[in-house]
Amino acid sequence: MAFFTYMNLPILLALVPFTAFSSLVIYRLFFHPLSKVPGPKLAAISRFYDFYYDCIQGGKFSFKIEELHELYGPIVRIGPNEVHIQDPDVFDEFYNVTTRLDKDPWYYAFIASQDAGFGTSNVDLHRARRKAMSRFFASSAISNLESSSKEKVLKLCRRLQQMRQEGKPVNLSNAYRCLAGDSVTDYCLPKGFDLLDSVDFADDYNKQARIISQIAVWHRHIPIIIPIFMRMPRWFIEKTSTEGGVMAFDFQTDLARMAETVVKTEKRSDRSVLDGIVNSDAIPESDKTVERITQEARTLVGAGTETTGISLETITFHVLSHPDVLRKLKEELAKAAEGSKGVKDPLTKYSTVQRLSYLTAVMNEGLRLANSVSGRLARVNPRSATTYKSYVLPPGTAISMSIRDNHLSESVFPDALSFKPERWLVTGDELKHMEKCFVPFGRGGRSCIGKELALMNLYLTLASFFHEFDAELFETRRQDIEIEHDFFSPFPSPDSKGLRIMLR
Ligand code: HEM
Repeated sequence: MAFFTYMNLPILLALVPFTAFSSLVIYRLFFHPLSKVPGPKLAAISRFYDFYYDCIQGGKFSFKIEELHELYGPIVRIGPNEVHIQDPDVFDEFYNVTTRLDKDPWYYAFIASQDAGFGTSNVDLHRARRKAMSRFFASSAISNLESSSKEKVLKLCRRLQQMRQEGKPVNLSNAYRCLAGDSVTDYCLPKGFDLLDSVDFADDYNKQARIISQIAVWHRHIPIIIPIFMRMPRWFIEKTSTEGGVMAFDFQTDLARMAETVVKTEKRSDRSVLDGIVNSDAIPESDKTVERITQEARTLVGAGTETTGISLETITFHVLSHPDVLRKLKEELAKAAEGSKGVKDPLTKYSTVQRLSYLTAVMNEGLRLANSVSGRLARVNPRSATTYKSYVLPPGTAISMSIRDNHLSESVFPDALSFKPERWLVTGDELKHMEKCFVPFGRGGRSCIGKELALMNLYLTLASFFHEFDAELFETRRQDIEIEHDFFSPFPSPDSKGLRIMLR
């Protein structure tokens, strides 16, 4: 008998993981509290479903989720412990200041900055970390930044005027990212990047955003990728990686160096957001380490650059593709400039351009289509159960919604894929319903802290650009600026050369 058992030991040992795995599969499919939520069985069993679409296919899970909603309805189980809801009317129920949801730590691990304000999961810890920098992003602080924004917009215009004389096409995607990058780095870091000064509008630098974002999606599933990448010697990266990979590495190293300077400086100023965070009483000393401040730097620069760049490029593309819209916008801008006769650069005055109703409609419509945050906003309520329709989602369930779903909803925005600024020129309930579902900056306690800065940059840049220049698209199609891959930020096909224009 003992001999029989001994001979079968390897088989028995092999059976242990098999039995454990089968039990887990059976549990997740039939006994898990989410087992009644519709969705594909493979997604209910394992995160590999998500991994396949996001890593192997390259940022395609968001589109798969959209397909699943068409098949299963407004709520779908997209992971063993995660549901996705597509229902613009309930967005506010999940994303507000009172429900106190945490960010799902598994999902947000992609930024490798779970101690930055952006990446902090716990709602209370996040509140303190956000408070440490919120005074820098309040409306009053942003109005003090107006002259600095104006200076950057004028610098962009000067560069564009030179290029107009040369008669060469301009890569406006890069130019806009330089403007956005300079605005964020100048304000948040001890020293700005001065990207607008670079000869080719920092073409290589801008490419690294895509590489970092793609690596980040892998990091979510295999959370050692970014630390390994950052611990490698530079020569090794140079030998094994693309130019963009080396730039991504250098960029992260620079941010860490700046954070170290801020933390270790004895007589610190209060000029930059990073300095302000370290000076703040809202957080304990343990939150003022070089590592955590590096994470704040990384997320602030990451969150503020691509988003603003994508929004500017989307709005400009659509305006240039719609001659009627272009004409009306130019008329409104010319009238505003005429009305401020005697004022130098009148369209760089925020209070003037902010009031322009057609420009505002154009911006809303562009932000609706840009969906600069394309990833799902995954939240968890660890404290209590959540109800959606007839489903009770137990505490700890990851619940996510996507801004894209709100903005492309046909019931809220008929003919949703078309660019129609006029849809915003209505009043009453129709406008109220659109505004309720229009969430480019998210909503609630985790909404965009940089919203006011972003809006000021959008208004000033678009007003100056469209007033000053006559431009036409150069070899740019809609797919060159539109999402094909979701790496939390939207990216077009890798072949895209971005938004290119000829200036007249
Ligand atoms: C048009 C431009 C922008 C758009 C559309 C945008 C959109 C968003 C959205 C949707 C979120 C919520 C993300 C989530 O729930 O995971 C967010 C968060 C955030 N954004 Fe922005 N953003 C823009 C510009 C900026 C700028 C200029 C900054 C400034 C540095 C910034 C800094 C942040 C930060 C730090 C967070 C995290 C806030 C927190 O969790 O407390 N963003 N943004």
